[in-house]
Amino acid sequence: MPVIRFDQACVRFDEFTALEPTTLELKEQRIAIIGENGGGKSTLVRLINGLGAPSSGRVEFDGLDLAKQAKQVRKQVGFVFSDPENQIVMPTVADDIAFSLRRFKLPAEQRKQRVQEILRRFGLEQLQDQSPHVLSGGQKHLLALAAVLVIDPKLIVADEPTTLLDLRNRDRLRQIFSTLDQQLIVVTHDLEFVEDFDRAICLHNHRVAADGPPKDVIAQYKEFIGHE
Ligand SMILES: Nc1ncnc2c1ncn2[C@@H]1O[C@H](COP(=O)(O)OP(=O)(O)OP(=O)(O)O)[C@@H](O)[C@H]1O
Repeated sequence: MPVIRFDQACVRFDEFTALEPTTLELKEQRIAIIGENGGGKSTLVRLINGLGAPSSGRVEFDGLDLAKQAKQVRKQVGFVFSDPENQIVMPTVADDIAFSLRRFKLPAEQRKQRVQEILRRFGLEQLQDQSPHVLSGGQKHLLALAAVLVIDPKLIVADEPTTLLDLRNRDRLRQIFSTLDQQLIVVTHDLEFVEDFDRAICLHNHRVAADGPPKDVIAQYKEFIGHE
């Protein structure tokens, strides 16, 4: 698994601190980031592929310093945003997935095969010639994930991937995630979804307030917010 290191990484917007100085080493396969709204979860994960920069401190992905080598890191890290609309770039579902492969000089036949394989895995074959913009919110989310997975990244970061999914697609996603060989970091409020992950980190008041096995961290999170 890749190793992600945060060394006193801190994010400030003027006087406001979105993430207090944070030191972490992430090397487990499946890691959940949970916690209150506005606690700093998205801010933290955006540092991993250089979408955000620390105001002070450092972040490294597998020995690569994000401040200097973000481009190299982005080739290895797939990021799925909470609003999948941001990721749609092509006129059809199949083309949108194929677009992710543009940097990999694959023969056309092989590219087509990879796209078909991933369409099948995500149950999107029937929709492949549709415009992505007519898909439902949940289907768009699956498409965004498919477009990330098709490049076979070393790490997948997903920011609230289950928010728009119905039960069937949530189960499908759970199943897909459980069969992935890659490292996975998921920001979520869906606590049940990450119960069996290898590690959970709870951000509270813009700092890591709990870190460990998901069951323990979820229990601590509930205590922080006074949830019965
Ligand atoms: N570009 C920005 N400028 C100013 N403040 C920002 C910016 N980005 C984030 N923030 C603030 O930083 C804080 C942390 O935001 P973040 O999106 O990381 O929270 P979160 O834990 O992901 O929340 P949620 O569960 O609601 O998605 C919030 O108060 C947010 O308003």
